[in-house]
Amino acid sequence: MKKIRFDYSKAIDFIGEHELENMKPMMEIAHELLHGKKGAGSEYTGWVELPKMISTEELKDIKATAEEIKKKCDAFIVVGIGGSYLGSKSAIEMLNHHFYNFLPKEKRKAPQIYFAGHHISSTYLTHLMEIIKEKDICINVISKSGTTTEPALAFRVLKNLLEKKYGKEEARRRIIATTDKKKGALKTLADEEGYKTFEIPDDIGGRFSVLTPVGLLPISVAGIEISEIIRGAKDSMMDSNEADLQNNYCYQYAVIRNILFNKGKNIEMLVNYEPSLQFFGEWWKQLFGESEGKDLKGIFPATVNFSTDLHSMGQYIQQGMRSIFETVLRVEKPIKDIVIDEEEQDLDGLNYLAGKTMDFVNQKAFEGTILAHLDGGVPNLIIDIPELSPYYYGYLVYYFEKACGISAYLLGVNPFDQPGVEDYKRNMFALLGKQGYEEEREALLNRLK
Ligand SMILES: O=P(O)(O)OC[C@H]1O[C@](O)(CO)[C@@H](O)[C@@H]1O
Repeated sequence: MKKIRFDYSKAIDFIGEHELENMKPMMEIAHELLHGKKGAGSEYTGWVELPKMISTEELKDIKATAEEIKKKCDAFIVVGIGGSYLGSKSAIEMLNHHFYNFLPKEKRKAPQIYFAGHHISSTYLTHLMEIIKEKDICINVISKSGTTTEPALAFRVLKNLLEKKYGKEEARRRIIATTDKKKGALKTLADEEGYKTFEIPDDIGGRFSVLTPVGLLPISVAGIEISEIIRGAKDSMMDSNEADLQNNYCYQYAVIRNILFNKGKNIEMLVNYEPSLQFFGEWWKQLFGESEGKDLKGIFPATVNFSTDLHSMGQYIQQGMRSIFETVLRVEKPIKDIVIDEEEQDLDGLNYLAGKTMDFVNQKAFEGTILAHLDGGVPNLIIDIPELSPYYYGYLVYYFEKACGISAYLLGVNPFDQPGVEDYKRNMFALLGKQGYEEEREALLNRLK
């Protein structure tokens, strides 16, 4: 099996090998904090050993439920926000057909997959209901806290739709809840209604939960082999198990992004050349943004999709403020390729590419861009991915989770909390008139005048 590789040769003009050497003691401490469960937020480090803890029984249960769902419905709605949807969405986008929902049923061999509850748009939800109302529907409502407003609201509306369509009894057989073992409104509701439930372990936070039923059930419903994802994650875990900077690509990435940050490169752009990786970027943004952006520090994680964004953001990256570095996800072998034909008249002037493949052109765009951006003062880190498959998806997920934990400890923050997220929630509840927020409400209304 070919390995994922990390290549920092296109950043070496900005950092010296001795700087990596200098960071070794700090990296060893970060490793000890994470593995020894001695760092800030250590009660949420269950994901570190997760790939080897997942039992065959658990995988079997998830797969069996997925099979039942596949038989029962044409439309499967995943209701969740943040870590409760980005993982599954990123896997399905990366690994399935680009136009999966449009494929005929015989080709899909699985229901259409839709997402809801990841914002508060009434237009989106109405349009979604228009699309699904004639189909056979199942819902997976996912919320670790069980109290998040966005998915709770969407679920209330969709549950209503199901109950009207099927009656309460049948509706309850079509709803699966993934939530906390004991607490939260969703847990109470699920127990009361008798929904099939999957538990999210206490020691795994939302943004680290894709390898739990949170991500695995929807991914399995989409027809993707979840055992392969776990196999990839397990290998990734083994490859990043030692505090050895020489051979541990994951720690090299964590250390180098901190070296660059300390030199004023405070924006990291995760770059892809495959549109199917766009949502992987969204998942990565939450992982690093919520884990590191606190105490008035942290790299700002951004994403760009190339070559699309070379025609928009490319200008800024080349010549704007020099505060950016790029981490490029480079896929060695595309899922599909197209050979460029020769044309008799060559009116479009493309005959010089005849016989070459589209992916060849994509690779040249990658090489040309790396060199141009380097010349423009943008360090480039490259992650080489042999191909897009469930195995490498699992490998990458664990790679970034581990790098994130190490990187955040190097930065000196708690990687596993997100106190800042509460601020907007408090204001929203106060403005909505929720009980218990009366005082804040007055103050906010005055400020809005
Ligand atoms: O799964 P939950 O508890 O609904 O939370 C969803 C998302 O909201 C956040 O808690 C932020 O509010 C994320 O960390 C989390 O992934």
